[in-house]
Amino acid sequence: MSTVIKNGTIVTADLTYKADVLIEGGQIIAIGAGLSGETVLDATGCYVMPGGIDPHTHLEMPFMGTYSADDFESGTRAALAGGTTMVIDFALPAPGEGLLDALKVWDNKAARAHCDYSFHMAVTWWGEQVFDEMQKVVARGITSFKHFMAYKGSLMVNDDEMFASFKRCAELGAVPMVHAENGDIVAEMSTKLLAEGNTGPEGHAYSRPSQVEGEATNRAIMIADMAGVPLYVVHTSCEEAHEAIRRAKMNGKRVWGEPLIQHLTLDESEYFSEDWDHAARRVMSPPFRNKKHQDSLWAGLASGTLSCVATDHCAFTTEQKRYGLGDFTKIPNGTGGLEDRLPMLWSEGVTTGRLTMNEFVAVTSTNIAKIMGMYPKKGAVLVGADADLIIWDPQARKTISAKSHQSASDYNVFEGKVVTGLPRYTLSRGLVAFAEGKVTAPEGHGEFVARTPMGAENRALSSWKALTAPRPVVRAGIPASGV
Ligand SMILES: NC(=O)NCCC(=O)O
Ligand SMILES: [Zn+2]
Ligand SMILES: [Zn+2]
Repeated sequence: MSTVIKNGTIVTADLTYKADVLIEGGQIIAIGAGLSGETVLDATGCYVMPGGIDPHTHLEMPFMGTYSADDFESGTRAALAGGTTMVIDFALPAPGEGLLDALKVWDNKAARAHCDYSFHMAVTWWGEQVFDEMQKVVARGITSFKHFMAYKGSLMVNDDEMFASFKRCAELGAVPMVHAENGDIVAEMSTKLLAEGNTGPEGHAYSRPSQVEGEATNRAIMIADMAGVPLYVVHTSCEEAHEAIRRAKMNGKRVWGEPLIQHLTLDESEYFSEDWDHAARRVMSPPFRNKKHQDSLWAGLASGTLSCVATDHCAFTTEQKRYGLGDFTKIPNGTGGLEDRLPMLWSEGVTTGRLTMNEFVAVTSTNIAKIMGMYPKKGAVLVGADADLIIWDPQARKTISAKSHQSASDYNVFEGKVVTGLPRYTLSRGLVAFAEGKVTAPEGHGEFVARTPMGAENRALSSWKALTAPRPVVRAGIPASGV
């Protein structure tokens, strides 16, 4: 059964051109003029782009005494409705739990996915078992390991643990990732703020100033450099963190920064709302920032010093957020965005001229597929690539609302935003997965995507490390052993 997309303009990370796309067996089999197939999808007036890849989601995540409200069913349904055809979720072992045991739990959860998925593995503690199992995790095609530098007392790892894990990543060709906030300082500031009567959601923002993120980002970059491994920094939200990434890149380090659509488009004023629910619903880490930081993130995307746009989709209901009434440290951290990432980025990025269409594709799909070891299977419009595609109508408009969204959450942090640019069709491995406002891919359609370990970047770094490794100076008449 073949499908042809006709009359559209293909937009990739580097090219824009008119051509038809022919799909069979879930893959693109031809690109060119005058193609025909059994099913015809009309893309008149539309752009044909690689489906979005969200590299950062937390679906059905156990966190802060509860579970995030969207599971793989509702979360991936939301993804497809917004033009995202793949998510990478975080498998999260409880401290002391084995990585492979955690993976079994995530395999079960993900069986309900409507779209393709992969996992990152979180390193929440350190020991021989973790060291050994990291290899088995990589052999399963999970080639990235996340480290929380915050959430002291639960998920946080210390520098020595991070250094050990980064070195292991270097050996395995895996990408270490960090949630970069100084967890010790956040904990101390939170205690002080609570003692001074700052108990509301705004206390969350006060407890996590941009300095805690800038410091941790720089520390993680230096630790990665000493371990001889690239680094992926999740939810980069501020100029200080961006500056550290920029500087590292200018010094030849391979570091990637990932702003979230929330940080790009929503600001800290949300926390000062007199409506407690409104403010608490927006509590996430790092918190929303001011315009100076937002401008820095946009500039980073345009200039290439920041590489990917994600959501960190970790939705909670209002009822869950109310666990933190009277104590902001108990408000579950996280916001949603899976359905809204692409329309919001298009509206506030492409239609405003901050990003080109090609940059849009790069930061929502292609760069992510490359960094995460699955290009060109994903993130490409090329013969042989999976037909994960969006037929994007740049004129289509809607007002974002919790009344019509797919998420299980009872609110939407983008409520009331008018977006221009929406998918007319979303295709997942050739299947029409979203059309005419409805998700049509069945539950369980999603498949696990095994990823390959880092090739070029890790090899380049290890060659450079070997070349510049400490070695004794050979001196005539002085034995190397010192005897
Ligand atoms: N970001 C956030 O507040 N919640 C999800 C967990 C994390 O990524 O830190
Ligand atoms: Zn995080
Ligand atoms: Zn996260």
